[in-house]
Amino acid sequence: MANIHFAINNSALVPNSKLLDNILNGTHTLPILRDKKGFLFSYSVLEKLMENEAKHNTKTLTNKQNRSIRSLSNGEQKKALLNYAMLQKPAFLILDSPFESLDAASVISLRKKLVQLSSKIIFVQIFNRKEEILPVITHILEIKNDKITAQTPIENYHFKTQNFVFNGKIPKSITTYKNIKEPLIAFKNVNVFYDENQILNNINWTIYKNEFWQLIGPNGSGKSTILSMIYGNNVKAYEQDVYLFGKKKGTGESVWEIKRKIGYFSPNILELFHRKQTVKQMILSGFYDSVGLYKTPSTLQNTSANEWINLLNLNSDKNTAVQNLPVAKQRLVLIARAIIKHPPLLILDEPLINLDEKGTALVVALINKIAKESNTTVLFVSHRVVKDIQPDFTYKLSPTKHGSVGNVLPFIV
Ligand SMILES: Nc1ncnc2c1ncn2[C@@H]1O[C@H](COP(=O)(O)OP(=O)(O)OP(=O)(O)O)[C@@H](O)[C@H]1O
Repeated sequence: MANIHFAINNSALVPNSKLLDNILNGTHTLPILRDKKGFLFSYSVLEKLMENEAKHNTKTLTNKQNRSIRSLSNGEQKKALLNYAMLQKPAFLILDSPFESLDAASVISLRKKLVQLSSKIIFVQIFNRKEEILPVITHILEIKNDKITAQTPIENYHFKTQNFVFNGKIPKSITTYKNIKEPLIAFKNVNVFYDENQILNNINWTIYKNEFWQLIGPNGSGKSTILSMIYGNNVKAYEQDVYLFGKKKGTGESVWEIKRKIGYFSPNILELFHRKQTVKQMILSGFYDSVGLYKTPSTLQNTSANEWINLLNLNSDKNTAVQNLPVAKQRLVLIARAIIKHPPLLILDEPLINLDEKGTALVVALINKIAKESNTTVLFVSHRVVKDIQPDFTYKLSPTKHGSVGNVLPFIV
């Protein structure tokens, strides 16, 4: 007999929701899962297992392989977690955004595996976008105040489609950058190896002022490696012809000087902030590139932060801790933090991960707006094609046996 399977819209969950814990420990109103053993298939569980592996030098998830779980691609990590989960013989699996950060090929492979398992186990899938929902899902769980209030057969569930526009212009720059040399970034015949594995194969890529680029490539194709050569301290950059703001990396400018000219966003950035920051403090900290606000901002800086808050419709959240906001609003705030100084280069590393359709529409609208209305060069990085993003160019990484090759596509893919 076909199983019943459930899905929950991630946007129905409150910040710091306890719902998934409660489903696991039996504090819920779903009779079919009562007194049954569950397993949480989530990024946070994967992260904990990886930490334990690293700490105790064990191989819980990859006991048949020699490689540590950290060195595997996102797709391989999720497969390993699924195998591990099934060994625990649970009666149900909570799949918390299982396809997030996976490229198309890894999504297909994981979907197939889950569909195969669906006759043996009950799923509770947390989804962000309608197209992620597994074909075997039969009911959507309605949530109110962190509790399950109803089960709607999926054919009766009303999915909302979203479009969004921010009213008003983005606030003007109050920071000046002198003598920014072009090209902003140049990779010349760049080859990167980790041990004997070639990761990047002869990368040639030049980025100029005021361009809007999308960097796209499947899991493990080398996107993070490229970003770490630009923004981070990846030693591979010093061995290669990588030029930032007209200078060869490693010949003069310190990492700090380079970072001053770059605004950076990654979904993980919030984890660096150990103390709670209000929306306004967080946006203002972008002027100082600091993790927290330790200086008294000028009147001009205060005005600029207020203008961003206004544009993003966050007035009523101004004094709320960013950590307590829904994830889409957190993204808006962190992107505003990264752009507030109007740096020559803005790097947005996977800003759409874990967002539902409404959240995606909000963040996409903001990114397109920044690219259009500012003189900042935008580098948007994504493992999947995002249909509404409007870059001028796409740099696509395609894996081969000898590392990824790169191609410039002069159109949206
Ligand atoms: N420090 C390292 N040591 C060994 N291998 C590494 C190291 N860093 C990255 N790799 C390998 O390099 C390849 C490219 O990884 P990278 O993280 O740059 O890809 P990505 O495109 O960002 O992937 P994802 O979309 O999964 O984040 C992967 O096969 C990865 O396992």
